[in-house]
Parts: sequence; structure tokens; C-alpha cells
Amino acid sequence: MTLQVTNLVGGYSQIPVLKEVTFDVQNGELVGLIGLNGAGKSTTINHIIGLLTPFKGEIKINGITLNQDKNGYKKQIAYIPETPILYQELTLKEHLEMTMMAYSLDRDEAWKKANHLLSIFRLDNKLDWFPANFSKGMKQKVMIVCAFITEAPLFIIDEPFLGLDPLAVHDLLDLIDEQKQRGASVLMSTHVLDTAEKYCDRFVLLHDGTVKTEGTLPELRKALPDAGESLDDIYMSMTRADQHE
Ligand SMILES: Nc1ncnc2c1ncn2[C@@H]1O[C@H](COP(=O)(O)OP(=O)(O)OP(=O)(O)O)[C@@H](O)[C@H]1O
Repeated sequence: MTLQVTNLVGGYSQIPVLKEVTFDVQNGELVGLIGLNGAGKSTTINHIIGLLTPFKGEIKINGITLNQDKNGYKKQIAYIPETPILYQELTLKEHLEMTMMAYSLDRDEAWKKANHLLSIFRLDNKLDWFPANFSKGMKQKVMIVCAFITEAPLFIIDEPFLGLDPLAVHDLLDLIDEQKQRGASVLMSTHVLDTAEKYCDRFVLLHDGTVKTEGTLPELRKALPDAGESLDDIYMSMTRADQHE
């Protein structure tokens, strides 16, 4: 599975936020999308999942654009939003069943995976509860369980770490790793740079709607030799230089 974003110009109501954004995510890769508040991470994600239409440029998943095959394109994506999207009137069980239907999953297989994931996230005794009334972290876990039962080839994860307890962060990172092992690609936006540094294979550093630089940590260190060793050092040096331009 490859995600290719090429010369993407996009944003809201014809106001371009993204300016010629180009990057890719290859098979089995976890790519970190890093940037300050307002850099354009969520806007990029909203274009990839098809909520926004590019003004220019294109986005391909395994060579297919959204316009070529809307359903086929969307079924390749499991999306975990920054703010959980839950239905007031549906129970946890009904949220899972709706996901199974939307992705045309085999119910028995999907329930096996769901039960396993529910027990990891300690939600297995809450199937008849309404997640709209859960705590913030529990709501996020519902989104994670729904995404991971799909076993989609591309995971798009928007800032997953801020609302989760440390145990859940580790469980999520293990699940991401399992999906990578089976060849899935993962694009994850985050501000938690020390975790990103440890777990991401590659980074795309967005600033003010443009890709300032991208690469593995050793590649970033080489590109910015005076910045320091850590992703945090490199990112801070890059953004500070930019703000003084
Ligand atoms: N619905 C919207 N309508 C108009 N402009 C928007 C909308 N959402 C975001 N923007 C603008 O797009 C730019 C990029 O915002 P975006 O949400 O993509 O940033 P981000 O990198 O995800 O930031 P954060 O780290 O704060 O989540 C900002 O200038 C923001 O004001």
C-alpha cells in the first residue's frame, strides 16, 4: 500500500492552506506528520480522507484517486480522528457493527478482532453502553478499536497520544507495529516528538502549509547538521530559523 500526495494545493473555501505539498508513505512504513499548531496537518489529513477536495495536485492510494473509485478509495483507509466522532444514539456494540457494515467485513472474523481489542482497552464490559457518554480517552479508544478491526491497508491517525493514558499509548503503538508487519502504511500526525522519534520510520515536517523537509532521523540530522540530535532539536531549529526569516 502506498499513499502518494503530489503537489497538493488545498484548504477551505478556496483559501489555500497547503501549498504544493508532496510526500509519500510506503508499504509497512509509519510516517510522522509533524508541525506547529496551524501548520496544516489536519488539513492534509482531511484531503487524504476525502473530506476536502484538492484545488490542485493529486492524492493516490495504491495508484487510485478518490475520483476514480470513491468507495474503493475510502475502504482502503482506517481513520482515527483527533476528536472522536461518535453517534449519540448508538451503543458501543452498534458502533462496531456499523464499522463492520461500512467496510463489508466478515462479521465473525471482525467480532473476534473486536473482542480482543476491547479487552486490551478494557472496554469489553461496555458493549451496551453509549460511548457518547464515555470519558475523552475512552472515546478515543472506541475510535481505535473501530479503526483496527478494519485491517485497512492505510491508517491515518490524527494526534493520538494526548488523550490516552500511558498504558493505552503503548497498546496503540503495539497495534500500529502489528499492522506495519502485515504491510499496512500509517500516517500519524503528532506533537509528541519524543514518541514520534522512537517509533516513526520517517518524518514529514510541515510549516505554514509547505513541506519544509522530510526524511529519516539520520537524514534530517544530515540536512540540519547544527540543529542537534533529537527530532525536537531539529524541529525547533527549523521553525525558529523560519520565524526569523
Ligand atoms: N474549517 C476551517 N475553515 C477555514 N480555515 C481552517 C479550517 N480549519 C483549519 N483552518 C485553517 O487552516 C490552517 C491549518 O490548520 P490545521 O487544522 O490543518 O493545522 P494543524 O497543523 O492540524 O494544527 P494543530 O496542531 O493545531 O491541530 C490554519 O490557518 C487554520 O486556521
